[in-house]
Amino acid sequence: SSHALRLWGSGPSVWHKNYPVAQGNRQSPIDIVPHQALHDPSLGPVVLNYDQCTSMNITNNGHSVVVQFDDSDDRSVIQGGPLDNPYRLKQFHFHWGEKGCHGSEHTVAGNSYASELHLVHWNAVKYKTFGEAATAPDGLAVLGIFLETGDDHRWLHVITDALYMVKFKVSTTVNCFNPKCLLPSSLHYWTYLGSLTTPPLHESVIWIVLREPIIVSEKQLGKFRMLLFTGEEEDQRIRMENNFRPPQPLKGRKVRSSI
Ligand SMILES: NS(=O)(=O)c1cc(F)ccc1F
Ligand SMILES: [Zn+2]
Repeated sequence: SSHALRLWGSGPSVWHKNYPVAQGNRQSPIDIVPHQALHDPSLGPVVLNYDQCTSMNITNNGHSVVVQFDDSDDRSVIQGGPLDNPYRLKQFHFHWGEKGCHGSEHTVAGNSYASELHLVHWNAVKYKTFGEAATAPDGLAVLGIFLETGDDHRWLHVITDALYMVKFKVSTTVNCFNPKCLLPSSLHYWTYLGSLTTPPLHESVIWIVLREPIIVSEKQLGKFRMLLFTGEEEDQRIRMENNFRPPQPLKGRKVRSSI
């Protein structure tokens, strides 16, 4: 929408003009340096209890493709790890580049992955709505999963085969998609306090980034790149790619590892 484009301007380097928190002390993403992460033995495993049928629709919202969930109860939650409460699954979405060598938001020792999946959850124990949680320091928990190119991912097809239906900024139904099928085999993670990576950049996210990437094919990734930022009615056809924010200053934060 032109409103968002005006506020978001020409990208991350100008966001601070409309969103001064962009230069805050807990901004995301960051570069994760494994050897500098603190192994914290008190960090338990992350537990994902996702119900089979809470997915609702897939939407091209003009800056990513988002699968929304019914978050009216605690059927699909993440808990454990660094979290004091269960956090309700609200949506998941992706960030990607125009080529395989860039696209993830977090980097690991300076290395980018081709894409990054974000599973967004909110603290429905302490806050009444997602909107309220999104402005609270412990309001959101986002599980980040890196995507690396290689063989076909058999379950990601459910999403990538639906993308042609949301080429423009529209929405279509997706029923009974359980994102548990998008997890890697190991749930070892890094965790730190950060923010949303797109405006309004609220500093409300407990980040849990999995160390092990999932493998998807170049063909599957290519289907993300044919999405458009623009709507069908607009004459320009701007391909949706490079929708990732670069790493932000750590500002003294500690990254802990479960590993
Ligand atoms: N990329 S993100 O997971 O930090 C994110 C999640 C939201 F729900 C809204 C905005 C965001 F930027
Ligand atoms: Zn994201």
